[in-house]
Amino acid sequence: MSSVEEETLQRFLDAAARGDVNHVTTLLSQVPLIINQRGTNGWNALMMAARNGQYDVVEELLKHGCDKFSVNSSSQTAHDIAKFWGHRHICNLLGGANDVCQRVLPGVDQTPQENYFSRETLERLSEKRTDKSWMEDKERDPRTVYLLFNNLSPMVGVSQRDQGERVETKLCRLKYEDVKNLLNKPTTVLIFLGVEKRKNPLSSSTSSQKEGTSCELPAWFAVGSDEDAGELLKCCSDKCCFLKKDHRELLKLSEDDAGVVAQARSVLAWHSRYSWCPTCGSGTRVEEGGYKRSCLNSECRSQQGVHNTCYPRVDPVVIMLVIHPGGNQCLLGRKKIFPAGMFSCLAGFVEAGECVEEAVRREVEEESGVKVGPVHYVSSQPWPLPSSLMIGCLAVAMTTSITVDENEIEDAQWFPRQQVMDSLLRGDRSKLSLPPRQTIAHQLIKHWINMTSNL
Ligand SMILES: NC(=O)C1=CN([C@@H]2O[C@H](COP(=O)(O)OP(=O)(O)OC[C@H]3O[C@@H](n4cnc5c(N)ncnc54)[C@H](OP(=O)(O)O)[C@@H]3O)[C@@H](O)[C@H]2O)C=CC1
Ligand SMILES: [Mg+2]
Ligand SMILES: [Mg+2]
Ligand SMILES: [Mg+2]
Ligand SMILES: [Zn+2]
Repeated sequence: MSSVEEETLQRFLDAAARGDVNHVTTLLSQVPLIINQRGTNGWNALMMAARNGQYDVVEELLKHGCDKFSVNSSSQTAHDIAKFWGHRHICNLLGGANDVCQRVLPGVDQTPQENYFSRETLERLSEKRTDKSWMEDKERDPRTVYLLFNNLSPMVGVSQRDQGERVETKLCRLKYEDVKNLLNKPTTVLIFLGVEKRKNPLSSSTSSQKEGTSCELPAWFAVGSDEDAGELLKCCSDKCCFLKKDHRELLKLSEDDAGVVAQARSVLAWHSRYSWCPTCGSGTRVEEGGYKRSCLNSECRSQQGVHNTCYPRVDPVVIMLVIHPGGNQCLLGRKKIFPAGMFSCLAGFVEAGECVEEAVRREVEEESGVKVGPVHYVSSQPWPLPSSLMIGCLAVAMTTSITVDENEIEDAQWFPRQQVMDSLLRGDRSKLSLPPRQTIAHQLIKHWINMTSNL
């Protein structure tokens, strides 16, 4: 950035902070790209306005389409900042809470909570999965996007951004011509992911007719192959590779790409584990755009009644931040495999015939010996490793003494709120380090800190 550009950005951020709407609008008309740019402290104009309670500026920036999910170096959105500093009217504006929601669900926190892997950029169009001729047309359509996976790792291109400062991992978008030979191979699995979402989902039926129906929008497919990675890379002419197996690599994708990968990887992982019928052991046939495997044995019990083994499986996992009865400490644990100094929320698989609240109470008691009372659901996160659905909760402890189950975790401790805040907001990891912002564990901890900020 040149010094003139830097100076303009600084003037823009200052105007946002002091509530000078006219100056903000003028600079936006001269340099539209400035809207999401961040200053040396990592804050953009929306964050500056949110910090200083500048309602009109926030409204103006939203009108110009600023990115309200952008985060500063402490992983705070403008909404988090407004909430922390007690500007409730700005929280409502950023949260998009409208009168209808307030009236229908009074008292419910309307904060939009978007977790990594949760963004839906495609419309799944599940009703089209059984329409064979539509599906075949889409497969051959030159506008169709194919994502290639080798042993569950997506093919990505690595591009330099921000004058070489930041490296972005981006999914390779292939065309029919690139993958058509691969599609003919018997071991290839093809999954229909959906079609691109209409630009304006709320447009009236007349204008949507002008835009065409959803069925005409470009389709996306995932292609799974376990063939030699080097051979598969030849499908793409750009510089690309398959992501390394380490799950942290998946956290480097953009929010949009992560959402698509969550869907594709989970379904592909199911195919790789369910090649044979789990009921009778016969071979299976892939149907419904990759969303069903039917048994080839006509006598098989899976042909009658409800048989969930034919559809991709999802494992529910509860993940909870347990709060001390005093209200000012939370319970965090660490597994042996965590990096040194890192603690996270306790978590565990929901067992058969168990509700979410009981799963929270059982897992907390098993792993830490702490007894839990009330449990409150906060938000959820698809976790495609291989196919969990993380159900995020806050829970109130009824007892405080800790007995660690050493088979599952290495340590569990009560952490004072101030220490958690120092790590989360000030980046002080000397006493405690927390999981990255892409995990729902991080988001639950942040949620608690925001809830209990002294407003
Ligand atoms: N996004 C996030 O923020 C976080 C995500 N997670 C994810 O949540 C998941 C569960 O957390 P974790 O604490 O390990 O769970 P648990 O505390 O339930 O312990 C896991 C162990 O339970 C056994 N188990 C019971 N049911 C199942 C099942 N349906 N599938 C697999 N294993 C089962 C396995 O034992 P055995 O191997 O001996 O058979 C497994 O090693 C993990 O996959 C983890 O990646 C966890 C924390 C944070
Ligand atoms: Mg457990
Ligand atoms: Mg556990
Ligand atoms: Mg368990
Ligand atoms: Zn069968």
